[in-house]
Amino acid sequence: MRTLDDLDVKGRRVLVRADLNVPLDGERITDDGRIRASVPTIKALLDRGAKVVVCAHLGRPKGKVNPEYSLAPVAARLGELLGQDVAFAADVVGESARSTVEALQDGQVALLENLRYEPGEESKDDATRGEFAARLAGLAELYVGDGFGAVHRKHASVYDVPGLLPHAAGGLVVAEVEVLRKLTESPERPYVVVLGGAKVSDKLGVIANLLTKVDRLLIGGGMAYTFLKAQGHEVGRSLLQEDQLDQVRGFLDEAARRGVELVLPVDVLAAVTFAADAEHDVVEATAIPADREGLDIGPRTRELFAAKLADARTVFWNGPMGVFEFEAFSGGTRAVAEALIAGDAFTVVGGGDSAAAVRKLELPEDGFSHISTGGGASLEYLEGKTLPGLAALED
Ligand SMILES: Nc1ncnc2c1ncn2[C@@H]1O[C@H](COP(=O)(O)OP(=O)(O)OP(=O)(O)O)[C@@H](O)[C@H]1O
Ligand SMILES: O=C(O)[C@H](O)COP(=O)(O)O
Repeated sequence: MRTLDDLDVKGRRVLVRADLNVPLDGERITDDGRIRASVPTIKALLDRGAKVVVCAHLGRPKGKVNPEYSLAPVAARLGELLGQDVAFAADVVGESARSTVEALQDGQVALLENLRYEPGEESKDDATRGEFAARLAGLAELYVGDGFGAVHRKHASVYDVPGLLPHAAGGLVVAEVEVLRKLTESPERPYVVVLGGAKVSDKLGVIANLLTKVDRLLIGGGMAYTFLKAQGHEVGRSLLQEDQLDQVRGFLDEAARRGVELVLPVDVLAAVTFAADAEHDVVEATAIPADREGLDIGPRTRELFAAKLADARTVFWNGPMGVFEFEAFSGGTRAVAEALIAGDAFTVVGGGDSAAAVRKLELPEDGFSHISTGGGASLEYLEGKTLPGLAALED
């Protein structure tokens, strides 16, 4: 992959695809980790006299304008971190984007509105995506791919635009790939992957492949309930991917056949409702009451997971063990993080919310070997897949 050093950016308009998908509480950014991680590349381009046009997505507005997902608060925070104004375009490729970009002087930066307001960004139809990509590419002369967290998406801004403009990988993408490559080459064993979080349907798919690579797979968070249900247990109103139960039964069989230890929760915190102050009890993972939802792993599971991490030499962790945003349901996530910090394995934590959890729980970031900005992206990289956003940056 070409890097920033291979591009002559002075006086030129450079489109930077960043991952600025940060957690928000209304308009308040609750963790700015991904914005901070994007700053060095943007700053390097500005210092070299480029006119920088940043584009990114926020959440999943599904091709429609929805003010809840506006990047405006992100523009303000990016400006604070850069120490200079960030011009914010009120649309993605419309009149506002064009005039904002045209007004840029060398060393100035603009942020476009949420890419996912445009149906072309995520379209499965190549022509529709290509048409939007051409409009986006028309705003700039060069392209820099730096949104590591989104490189697994075959989206216009990630996959198609680099085909239309001279391009390079940004420093964040280069650094992330370098660390993750270590995990794919010859990980020291035992190699343990811990999976949790809420993007269950997305991430169940990676398990088939991971079973061929790891020694142990610990499953917590919203991911666990589809496994418990597949084993025939009641999971009440917990997060569940009904349509993937057969696939999950296949994973359970495959793990047994391969001798991969697949470790599931033995107890959970079952709440009456999804709320910070929800009434809840510790229940057996095999007997969640029908009117309850599991919002965290229970105390025996915390101990079990810590024991299964104690002798690990390599660990990749994606996805919180519970709804860590609510104090009462953050214990499982804290326990896994503390077990990783206590051990001496090579530890990589990946994902927007997983990294945010480490910071929210005030755990030392240097307790981990690497904190990646990509969750789904890292997992798919570890599977050994060709990721669209990386393939597009190769020559
Ligand atoms: N039992 C659960 N029920 C519902 N939500 C859960 C549960 N456990 C964890 N979560 C939620 O999972 C979310 C994070 O999941 P997600 O899969 O997005 O992880 P991530 O680290 O952000 O990875 P990525 O970068 O791929 O998005 C958190 O907001 C957390 O509240
Ligand atoms: O949060 C992430 O993992 C990335 O920003 C990608 O978001 P997505 O899962 O909505 O494509």
